[in-house]
Amino acid sequence: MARSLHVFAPPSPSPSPRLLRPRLPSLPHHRRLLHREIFRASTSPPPAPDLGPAVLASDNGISASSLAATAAAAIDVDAVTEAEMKENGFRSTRRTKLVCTIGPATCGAEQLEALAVGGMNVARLNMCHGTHDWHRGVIRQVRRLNEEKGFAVAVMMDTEGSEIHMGDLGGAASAKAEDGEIWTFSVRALNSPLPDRTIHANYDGFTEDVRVGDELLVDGGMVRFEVIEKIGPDVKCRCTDPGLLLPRANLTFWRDGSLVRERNAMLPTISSKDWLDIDFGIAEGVDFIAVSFVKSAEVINHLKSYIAARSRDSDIAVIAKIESIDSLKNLEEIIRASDGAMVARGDLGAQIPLEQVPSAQQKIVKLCRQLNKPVIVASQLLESMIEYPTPTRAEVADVSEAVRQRADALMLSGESAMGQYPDKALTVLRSVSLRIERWWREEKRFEAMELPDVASSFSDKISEEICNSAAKMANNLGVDALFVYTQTGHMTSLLSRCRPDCPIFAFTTSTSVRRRLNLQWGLIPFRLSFSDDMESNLNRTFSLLKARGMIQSGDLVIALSDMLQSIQVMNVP
Ligand SMILES: Nc1ncnc2c1ncn2[C@@H]1O[C@H](COP(=O)(O)OP(=O)(O)OP(=O)(O)O)[C@@H](O)[C@H]1O
Ligand SMILES: CC(=O)C(=O)O
Ligand SMILES: [K+]
Ligand SMILES: [Mg+2]
Repeated sequence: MARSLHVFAPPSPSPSPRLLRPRLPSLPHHRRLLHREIFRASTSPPPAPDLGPAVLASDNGISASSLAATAAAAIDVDAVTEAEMKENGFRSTRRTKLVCTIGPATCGAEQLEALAVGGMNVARLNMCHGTHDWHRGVIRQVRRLNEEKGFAVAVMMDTEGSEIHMGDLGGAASAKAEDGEIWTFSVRALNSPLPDRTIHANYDGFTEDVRVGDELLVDGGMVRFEVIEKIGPDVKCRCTDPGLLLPRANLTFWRDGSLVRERNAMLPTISSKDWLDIDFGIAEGVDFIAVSFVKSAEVINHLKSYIAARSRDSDIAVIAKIESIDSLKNLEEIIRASDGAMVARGDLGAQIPLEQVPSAQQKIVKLCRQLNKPVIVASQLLESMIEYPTPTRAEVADVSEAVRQRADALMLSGESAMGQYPDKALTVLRSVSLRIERWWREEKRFEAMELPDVASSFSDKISEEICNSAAKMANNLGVDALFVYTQTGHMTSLLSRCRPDCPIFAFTTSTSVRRRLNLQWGLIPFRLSFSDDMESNLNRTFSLLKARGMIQSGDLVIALSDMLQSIQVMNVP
């Protein structure tokens, strides 16, 4: 069937039979513009506003170090966001944030840069794959691009967890299992090359846990086997649903229509290998650690105190991945304990019936927002784009639904890690987000969700009331932007939680807080040094932003401050 979708970037030439589909127009103009703007933003200093002692240098004869000092003393904003703001006006900046899993298709400097230019806010590294050297290379490359090109891409490490999975197929990229074939799943340490039709299972208790007659699902059902015989460390299985086996694919087994949770349910959430990975992540200064297969709040609390002890002033945020039956059971306490959550639909769909995944997603997204935690919707958003340059209608509808639910972020998995069209997949997420968000503005569809109190102190309660009121005022008055000055980022997330109808300019003194705010809905994070004199902060910010063409005289702004717990409504002078 021919597929086409006109809003997206064009497919690259390919000999596939799908070429019957109509050709799309060439590279959209805005994409080229974006490149040019970024080039400018990253290679020349911003026009110097007539403000502050460090911005007096003239255009000629400035040394690189004084330029850097100028930028540091002035204001830092992600070069991509700045370019988007200049191009489309800041009112239509994208509210939904984008996470890309980095893998062999995207680990090079050029590919990472292309993703950053395409709107990647967070780069995710899955510790199920790759060596520490490989991950270190990617993290450092991302940091280098941030410094050299003015991006603000944050890094998320995702733990392997104690899931049961297959080995790496002895180096083969994949293996085909045909209907009726007999395969052996073994807990033996196998040497490569592996014997024919033999797969290693990483969990020692595997052979004891499974029973003859059980159904074995690879990757939640991409391939199915029936257990026919157990012989010592080997389990013989007959393939009942043929398909492609991929290295380290996830394994679950089912009995009488439900997931079997024997001793594998007792496996630790954070394995000894995960602790080594976490030490590595702390040492490399990742911004987020996403914990796979969380079962209870306890493990989140444990990890958070470990991080606090290991790195005193660390800003590493802990994200709970909701992908198991236990995590659904203990959902509220897990989310309360975490700094955010991920709806990890891949494994979730292997643990609960598929038709329950959408309602679970909706419930998790809503609860996270109520509890003031950012939430990522992940897995198979654009699965077909691993192979094809355009998405299916169903995928576009799924992405739209996640945006419509006002999730903080959308994530690419295999599409960006090992797919053929990582940039195009990212473009689809970006275009669909922008389209739905524009539709809200056109239709004046404000979100008035009942938001429960989350404050734990009277001071927090004041901040919360200020944010709720400010968001409501912003919608009712039709203001152009909310400005929030924050040390910790707390008040910015309270504001983001209200999902107001205008962008939120978040000013923070800390580079790491700025990167972390990248995951939250509607926030445009800036790094800026400021004092507790709001009058002077505002004047300074207005001049800096005006000089860079990001706001104009007359724009209506509501300004909030964390430190002063203040709220002001004013026109940009
Ligand atoms: N660092 C990497 N090296 C090689 N391949 C990778 C890497 N990261 C991801 N991939 C490939 O991309 C696919 C999808 O990646 P992703 O990390 O989203 O897997 P997942 O199975 O959805 O996540 P999880 O393992 O956390 O459940 C993987 O199955 C793997 O083939
Ligand atoms: C992202 C992930 O871990 C999952 O979907 O299973
Ligand atoms: K993982
Ligand atoms: Mg998973």
